[in-house]
Amino acid sequence: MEQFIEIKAANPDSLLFFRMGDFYEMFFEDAEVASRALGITLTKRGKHYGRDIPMCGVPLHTADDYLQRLIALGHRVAVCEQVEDPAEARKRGAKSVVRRDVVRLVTPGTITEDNLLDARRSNFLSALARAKGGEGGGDRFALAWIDMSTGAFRLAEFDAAALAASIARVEPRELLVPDSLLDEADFRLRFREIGAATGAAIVPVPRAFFDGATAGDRLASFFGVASLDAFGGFTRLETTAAAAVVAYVDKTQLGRRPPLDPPQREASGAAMAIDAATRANLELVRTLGGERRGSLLATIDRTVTGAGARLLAERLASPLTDPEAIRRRLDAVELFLRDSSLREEVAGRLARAPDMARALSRLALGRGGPRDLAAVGAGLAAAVGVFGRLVEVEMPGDEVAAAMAALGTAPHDLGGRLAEALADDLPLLKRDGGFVRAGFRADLDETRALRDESRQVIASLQATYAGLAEVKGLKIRHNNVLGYYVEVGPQHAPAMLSAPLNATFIHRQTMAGAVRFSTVELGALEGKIASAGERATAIELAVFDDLTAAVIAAGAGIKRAAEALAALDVASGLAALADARRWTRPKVDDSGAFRITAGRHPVVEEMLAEDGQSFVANDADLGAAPGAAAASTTGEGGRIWLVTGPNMAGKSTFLRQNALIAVLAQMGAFVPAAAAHIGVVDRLFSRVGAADDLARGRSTFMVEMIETAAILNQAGPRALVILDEIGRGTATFDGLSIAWATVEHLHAVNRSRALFATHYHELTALSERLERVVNATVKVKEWKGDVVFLHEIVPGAADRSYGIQVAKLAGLPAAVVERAKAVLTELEKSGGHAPASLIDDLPLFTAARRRAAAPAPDAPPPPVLALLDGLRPDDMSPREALEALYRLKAERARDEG
Ligand SMILES: Nc1ncnc2c1ncn2[C@@H]1O[C@H](COP(=O)(O)OP(=O)(O)OP(=O)(O)O)[C@@H](O)[C@H]1O
Repeated sequence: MEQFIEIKAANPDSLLFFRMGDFYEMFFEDAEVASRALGITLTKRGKHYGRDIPMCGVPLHTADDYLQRLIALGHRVAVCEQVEDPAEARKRGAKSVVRRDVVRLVTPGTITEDNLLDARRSNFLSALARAKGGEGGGDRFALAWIDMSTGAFRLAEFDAAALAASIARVEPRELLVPDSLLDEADFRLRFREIGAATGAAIVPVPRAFFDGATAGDRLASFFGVASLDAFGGFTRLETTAAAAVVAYVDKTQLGRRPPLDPPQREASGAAMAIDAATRANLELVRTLGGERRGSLLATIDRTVTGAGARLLAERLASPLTDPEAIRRRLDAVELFLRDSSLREEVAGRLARAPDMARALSRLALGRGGPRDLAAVGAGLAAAVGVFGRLVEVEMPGDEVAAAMAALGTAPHDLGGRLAEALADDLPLLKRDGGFVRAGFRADLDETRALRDESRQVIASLQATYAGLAEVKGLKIRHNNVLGYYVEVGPQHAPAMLSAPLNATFIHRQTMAGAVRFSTVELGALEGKIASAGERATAIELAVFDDLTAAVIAAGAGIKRAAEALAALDVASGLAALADARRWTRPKVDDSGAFRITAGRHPVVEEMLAEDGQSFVANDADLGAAPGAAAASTTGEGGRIWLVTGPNMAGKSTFLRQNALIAVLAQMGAFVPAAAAHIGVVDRLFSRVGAADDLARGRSTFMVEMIETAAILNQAGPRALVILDEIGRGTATFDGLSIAWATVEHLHAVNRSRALFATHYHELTALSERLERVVNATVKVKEWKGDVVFLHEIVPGAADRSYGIQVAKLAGLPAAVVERAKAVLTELEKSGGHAPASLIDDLPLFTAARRRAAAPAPDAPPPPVLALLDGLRPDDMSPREALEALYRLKAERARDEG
C-alpha cells in the first residue's frame, strides 16, 4: 500500500493500473471510478487506517479492452508494472516488495495498439501555443500535431480568427494547452466549445512545456540534431508548440521515443479554409448526428487499407488551393481510371498489405510483437509487388512517379529477411516464443531438437518404467511443483516403495488416489528440456531484437513506402468511385470561375439510388461575367444566385452539392457532375440550418447571426459562400431586412461567389438593381391542389412557397390546413395585416363546421378504398398487380367523373 500510495501521488490525474501478478488492480477512488466505468465488481482488500480499501481488478490478457473503454470515456491511465523479478525482491529479504514503476501513461492521443485505435482514422495529439497580441495586433497561435502511431508531425501558425477552424480541421484526440490559457475565462469557454465540437480531450499542461526560450533546443535534442535548420524554418511560436508536443511524448512514454518524422510546416493558405460550423453543416467526415455513415467521407471511401482511409480523410479535411498540386492528384486518379486492370491489380495487392506505419511505431516504442515484424515484412512485399506492376506504366504522372520512387528505394532486402526469419503462425507476444521459422538459425534448430528429443525420450520412458514396475497404468506426468514424475495407483505403492524398485523410483507424494515418484533420469531430462527451452527463447528474443533493430534503422524508408502505398490506395479508390458513379475530372485553375454542369449531390444521390430513385442534376454558374478573368485580379466579383422555391423542393441539396463539388475538386477527386470548372476557392463558408445550442446558452437565431457575421467579416472574392435561409429565425420583417442587407454586403464588399436560398421572395427584386445577383428557382408542378417537386433549378423567381401544400403532405390535420389556406388568402388580400374578418372568424368554429361536413366515420368507404383494402400485394403476380393498378385508376376516374 505504501508503494501504491507513493506512485499514485506522483500520478494524481491518472487511474493507476497497478500490476499484481496476472492482474492490474486499482485501489481507493480509482477502483470506484473504474468499477463504475467498466461495470466490474468492486471488492475490498486490506485496510488503511482501519478502513476497508476498495479494490477492483482486470486480468492482464484482457487489459487492452478495459483500457480502450476507459480512454474512450476520457480517462487517462498510468500503467504500473513490476520492474524486477520477484526472486530479486526475495533476495533483499523475505518481506520485501517487488519493485514497481509506471512504465507508460495511456492517454487518448498517445495510444499505438491496434485494438485501441481506429484503423481508418488518424489519432492526433496536438499542442497549442499562444503569443499574446501586443498593441494593434491580436493573439497569434501555433498548432503542432503528431500521430504517434504513424510518426506524422505537422505545424501551422494562424491568428485568433482561425483558431477554432484550425483545430476542427485536425480533429485531435487530445489537445494540450498551457494551463495559464485556461485560467482566462474567455478561453476556458472557447476550449469547452472546441472540445465539444471535435471530441478532443483538452489537457492543461504546465507553462514549462511551452517555454519559448528553450523550445528550439528541446526539439533539436529530441531529434538528435544540432540545429533545426535542416528541417526548414519554423517560427518561434511553431517551435514552441512542437517542443510542447515532444515534451508530452517524453512524459507519457517515460523516455521511449516513437519514430516521429521531422516536423513539416503547413504554409498558411495552402489549404481551403473551412470553419468548424461549415465542416459540420456540410457533413464532410461525419453527419450532424455524429455518424460516419451518410457523410461525404463514407460515400467516397473506396480505399482498401487503413492507411489509405486515413489519408483520404485527411485530404478531405484540407482541400488544397494550389491548382498545380491538385492537378498532380487528379492525374493519378485519371491514370487509375483509364487503366482498370492496373487499378484492380494494385488494389488487390494493397488489400493484402498490413498497416506498416503503425507496426513500425509499436516496434520503435518497444511495444511491438512478432506480428508487427511480420506486418512490416508483408508491407514491404506488397511494396515490391506494386512497384513491379507500376514500372509497366508508360506515363505515370508526378504523383504516381513519386510513389514509385519511394517504393523502388524501400528496404526490400529487409522484407525478404523478415519473411525468411518469421514462422507462418505467429504468437501475439514475443515471450511466448515459437515465432522464428525452422531452418533460420542452426543453433535454434539444435536446441529445439534437443528439447523435443528429450520430450520424446520421456514419452518412451513411460513404456520402459511400466515394464520395469509391471504396472500397466503407470503414467509420466508434469506439474510445476514436481516437474516430471511417475504416477501409479495406491495399490502399487508397496511394491514400488521396496527393493528393488525403490532403487529407481524415489517417493515424492502420496495422495488419496495416486502415488508419485521421481527418477534420476527424469530429473536430468527435465533439466535438459528446461535449459534447452530457455536457450531457445533467448535465441528467439535475440533474433527479435536484431530484426526490430533492422526495422527501426530502415524506418524512414519503410515509412516512405507506407505513405506511397496509402497515396496509391487513395488514387485508385477515387478512380474506382469515379468509374462506378460516372464522375468527371474537374478543371481547377486560378480563374474566378465556378461553372458546374449537371452537378449532383453525392450523398443524396447515393441514398436515392438505394431506393431506386434518380437524382435530378443541376447546373450552377457563379463565376464573374462569362469569360471574365480572375475575380481577384480584375476586381470583378462572383455572382450571387438567389434561390427561391417551395419547401422540400431541393434548395438545400442544391446549395450543398455545389460546396461539396468544390471540396472534392480541390482535394484532388473527381466530381459528381458532367463538367466542372472551378477557380480555386480559398475559403468555404456555409450557414445551413443551425440547430439550437442551448448548452451554450444560444438560441437558433443567435447561432445563425454569429455564423453570418463570421462570413461577412471574412469572405473575400475567392471565397464560396452558401447561405440557407438567413433570418428565418426572427420576425418576418427583421429577417427580411437582415437577409436584404446581407446580400447587398456580399455583393458590394465581399464580392464572393455565393448561393443564397430564401423564402423571402421580396429579395428577388435585388437582381434588378445589383448586376451580379441572379435569380434561380426550383421548378414545381401543381396538380389538383398538391405540389409535385421536379427538383430542377431554372432561372427566375418562385411565385410562392407552397408551404401549406408541404404541410399537408406532412400530415397536418385537414382542419389546420384548411384554416391556414383561409388565413393566407385573407393576409394576401390585406397586404400582410391581419384583417378584422380573420379575428372574428374564430378557427374553432370553422374547424367545428368542417368536422360536421366531414363524412361520418361509419359511412361506407369510397370504392377506390374498398378496392385497395382488398389487395394482397404478397399474393399477387406482377401481371395481377398491373391489372389491379389499372382497375384502381379506372375507379378513381369514375369517382372524379
Ligand atoms: N436534385 C434532386 N433530385 C432528386 N431529389 C432531390 C433533389 N434535390 C432534393 N431532392 C429530394 O428532396 C428532399 C428535400 O430537399 P431539400 O432539403 O434540399 O429541400 P429544401 O428546398 O431545402 O427544403 P426546405 O426549404 O424545407 O429546407 C431531399 O431530401 C431529396 O430527397
